[in-house]
Amino acid sequence: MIDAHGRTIDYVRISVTDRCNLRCTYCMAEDMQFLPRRDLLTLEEIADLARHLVARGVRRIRLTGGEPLVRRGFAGLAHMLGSLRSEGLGELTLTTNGVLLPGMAGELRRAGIERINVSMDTLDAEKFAAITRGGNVGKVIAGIDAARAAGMSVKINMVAMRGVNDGEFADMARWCGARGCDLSLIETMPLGQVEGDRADTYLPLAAARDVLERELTLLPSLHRTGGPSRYFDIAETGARVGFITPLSDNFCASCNRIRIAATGTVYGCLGHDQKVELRDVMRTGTPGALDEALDQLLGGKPKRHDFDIARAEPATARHMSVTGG
Ligand SMILES: Nc1nc2c(ncn2[C@@H]2O[C@H](COP(=O)(O)OP(=O)(O)OP(=O)(O)O)[C@@H](O)[C@H]2O)c(=O)[nH]1
Ligand SMILES: C[S@@+](CC[C@H](N)C(=O)[O-])C[C@H]1O[C@@H](n2cnc3c(N)ncnc32)[C@H](O)[C@@H]1O
Ligand code: SF4
Ligand code: SF4
Repeated sequence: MIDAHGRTIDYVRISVTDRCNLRCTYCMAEDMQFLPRRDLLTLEEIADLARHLVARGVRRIRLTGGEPLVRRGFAGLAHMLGSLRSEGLGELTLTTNGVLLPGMAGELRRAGIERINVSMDTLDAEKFAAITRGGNVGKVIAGIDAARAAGMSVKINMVAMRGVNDGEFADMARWCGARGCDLSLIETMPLGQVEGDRADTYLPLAAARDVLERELTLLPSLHRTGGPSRYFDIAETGARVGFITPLSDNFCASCNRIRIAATGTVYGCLGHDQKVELRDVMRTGTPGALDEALDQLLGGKPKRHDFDIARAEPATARHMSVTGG
């Protein structure tokens, strides 16, 4: 699939639910209106859509949410998607808050998920509870350990927040290194209305890199995933740190992805509302109609986001939890 700007789209992020067992302050408002279950694609429909996309050249699928592991039957979906490797899928990955991994990691690894990203913004139990509005960091750590024990590669996602976790970057990098995990630092993006002003905690990652380099040696790395992180090897730990810089160093020129919400709405860009509804097309249309809908999306895919952290209004009213990042 090629978009209107000549970019090859071979990476699809699929959100399987907008619900979550945490309420991170930068992602969700305290009170969220979740979708009624009847509006969701069934797991079989998600698998059918994924098969169609693989036939159209998609090589990477990332499962996300909300919290993907709270969707009933998730492991079964992972098995259905894992089997698409024989049809050309290169990689099936997962982004999760990790809380439910202890009971599921082994099954997910058997389904073919070899690499996961687990979100953990701090190692401090009190701070974690505050950021997630009630989460228990011990459960996340148990989830990370379960994933490592099941043989998965784990990368930790840490949203960098000034005045919140900016004193912990080096400690987190060392903690990750000791567990054989990479780390991605992420700039806060203005999506969806939340309590408080994201501009107050926004931290451009050049500042985070400076802080890290006071204690650790960062060596430029050629390592790349399908995602936007730019990596450095950390000489002292043997693991990597990546920087995801949508605001301070835009990476849209190399965009390779689209995202599907749990309802079957497909979005051309994380930062825009441009979308096409696939659910009814799948239920009542022909495969040709599905291709037409996808082509319409690709034809209108925005060139780039226009996030502006200083603006009071977010770039879109849609919360990050609708598309899963
Ligand atoms: N602006 C923007 N941010 C993205 C995009 N893809 C992922 N992100 C952000 O990157 C952060 C990490 O997302 P993950 O779900 O862990 O995925 P990833 O880091 O791209 O995944 P890999 O590189 O495959 O490990 C989240 O905050 C996402 O919102 C994108 O296309 N545009
Ligand atoms: C929306 S979550 C969905 C998957 C899962 N619940 C998790 O937290 O990993 C995906 C990623 O988006 C990140 N995220 C959420 N809101 C964000 C925001 N406003 N800006 C930047 N990243 C955000 C999270 O930290 C997480 O790493
Ligand atoms: S970032 Fe993930 S864990 Fe946190 S509220 Fe959003 S969906 Fe839930
Ligand atoms: S912000 Fe939009 S155009 Fe830019 S990389 Fe993300 S999805 Fe692609």
